[in-house]
Amino acid sequence: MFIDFEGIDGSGKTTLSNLLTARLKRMGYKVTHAREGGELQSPTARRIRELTRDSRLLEMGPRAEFFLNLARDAQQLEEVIAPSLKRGEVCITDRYLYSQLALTAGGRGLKENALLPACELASQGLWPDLVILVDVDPDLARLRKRLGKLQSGRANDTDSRKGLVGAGLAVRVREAFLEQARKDPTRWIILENNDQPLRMLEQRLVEAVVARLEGREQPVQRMVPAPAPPLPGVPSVDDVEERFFHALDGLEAREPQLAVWLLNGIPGLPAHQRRLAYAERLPGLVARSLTGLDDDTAWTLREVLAPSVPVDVAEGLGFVTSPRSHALRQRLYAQAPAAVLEGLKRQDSPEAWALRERGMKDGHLGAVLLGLAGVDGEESWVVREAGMQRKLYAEVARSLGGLATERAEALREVLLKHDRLSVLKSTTGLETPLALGLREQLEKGALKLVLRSLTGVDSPRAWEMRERGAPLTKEALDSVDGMDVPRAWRLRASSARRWPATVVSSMRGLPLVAETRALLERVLSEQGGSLPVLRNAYAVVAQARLLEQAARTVRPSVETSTAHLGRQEA
Ligand SMILES: Nc1ncnc2c1ncn2[C@@H]1O[C@H](COP(=O)(O)OP(=O)(O)OP(=O)(O)O)[C@@H](O)[C@H]1O
Ligand SMILES: Cc1cn([C@H]2C[C@H](O)[C@@H](COP(=O)(O)O)O2)c(=O)[nH]c1=O
Repeated sequence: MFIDFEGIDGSGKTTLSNLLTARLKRMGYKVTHAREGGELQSPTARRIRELTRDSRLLEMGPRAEFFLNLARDAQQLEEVIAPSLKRGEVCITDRYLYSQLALTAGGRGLKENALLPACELASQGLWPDLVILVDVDPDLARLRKRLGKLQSGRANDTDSRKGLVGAGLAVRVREAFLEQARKDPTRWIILENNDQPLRMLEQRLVEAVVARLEGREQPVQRMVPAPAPPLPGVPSVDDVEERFFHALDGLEAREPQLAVWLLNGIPGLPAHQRRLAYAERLPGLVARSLTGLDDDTAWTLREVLAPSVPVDVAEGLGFVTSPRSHALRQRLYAQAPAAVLEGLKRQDSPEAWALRERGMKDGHLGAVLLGLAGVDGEESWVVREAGMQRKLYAEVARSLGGLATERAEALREVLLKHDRLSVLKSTTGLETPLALGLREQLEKGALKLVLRSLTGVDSPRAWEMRERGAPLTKEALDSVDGMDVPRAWRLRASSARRWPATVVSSMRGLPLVAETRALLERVLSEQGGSLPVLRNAYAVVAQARLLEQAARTVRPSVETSTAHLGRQEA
């Protein structure tokens, strides 16, 4: 029997297909998993996969990509799947030709009918007996995937071609999978993976598969787990705090790591109470969740956690620049030099330079460069020169972040041939001639980065690009973070249905005036059942409350940064 797992990235295919394999083997079945532990068994298929993921190959068109993906599946079929089925085993795959149809038709927009004959050729007539579609909210899948990367030490992995397209691709691919399942209900089972513990899903899956293996009828196509009951009524700004923490506490029982991850950067007592409850069990995640917070409780927690998880504490400092942060960075340097040095962005103070000099002496030139973004003094150019001599092109490019000077532009020109994506990232917030040209060149292949590089840019060209990108992917909305101009509000309003969680998070840092409140109310009433929406809405409200509090207590002449406001609250 041939069983294939399909679903968007981060949906849980690898986890669940491996759990199923292990269970079936324990039950005495002979099983081959063609991608055991997430690794394709055929070396040829693995090489082809590397090619399709290579972020330098951004000009690869959808047809070339399709044929490469077909080649990968055809090779897996010949080398692994067909021989296993011939031996009479259960053969399990983690993606098959359905993925290529969903990506190329649903994701890239080619006509499915034109693709089918090529799929038939690649399949040699061998199609799965059972397809398990692991279906998940794309926002949740992305969060889980990012958390998984962090926990396996891959947080700094650079994006593959797939990652550069933007989050909208997953939404379109998911729709395409659901359509395939709808058209072929006897072959496809939908396993929803939004709010159930893995143990429970594994059990449902084993039962369904064993029923098939034993030739029993499959009663339903969609295995819908019973969701936890939400609070009654429609969510609103006034009860978003209660609803968010109700949903978060429900999640804590199943996925505590994700629950702590969702507290990232959220100020206020209820969030701190949860951090304290988890500080012993998940110290690293708790430390990271303090990103950007500058209140007394945050500092106490950092002090407590610093000896056991110094890297996470350093990462969780974000770009806080208060005197307390200098003192802590100096103490953390010995155990977490790279994280400390990378956290110095935009800091040109003597304390920051003292740390950088230590970093250079200790051989951390790459990390010093990464923490040099936004710094333009003569000393910074000496460091960049050293980076060029050592061929640290990506790091030098990132060190130019936010600089629009002629000198920075000239160095970007040199770096283009080495690493154009890092150069693109360094243009965030700028509208230099080089930034404009690069955005046009990369709009097709790296839409996510192009849109993010527009963050804060308020020019007609930037708005045209965002408006073109918004129907395709949510990063168009990321780029209006904190913007309070009419075109930003129009884009938010027209995208609220497609990208609700991102529309909401783009209002972070804005005061809770009539416009903010109205849009929050609208999204909450339409999509307030989604945890990412609730989380982002609460973050907006919690931060706006801090702003209001500060406006009441801080003298008008005092600068009101959000970091500063944290202290007022405490
Ligand atoms: N129900 C769940 N509860 C807790 N964690 C989950 C659940 N489902 C998936 N995860 C976690 O989500 C992350 C992504 O899962 P997994 O790698 O299995 O997805 P995938 O579909 O194979 O992704 P990709 O196609 O990108 O490889 C993993 O860290 C996994 O542990
Ligand atoms: C480049 C690219 C690929 N995909 C699809 C194509 C394949 O079906 C899978 C490969 O994923 P895996 O990491 O090997 O499981 O993903 C895509 O969806 N988007 C892309 O840009």
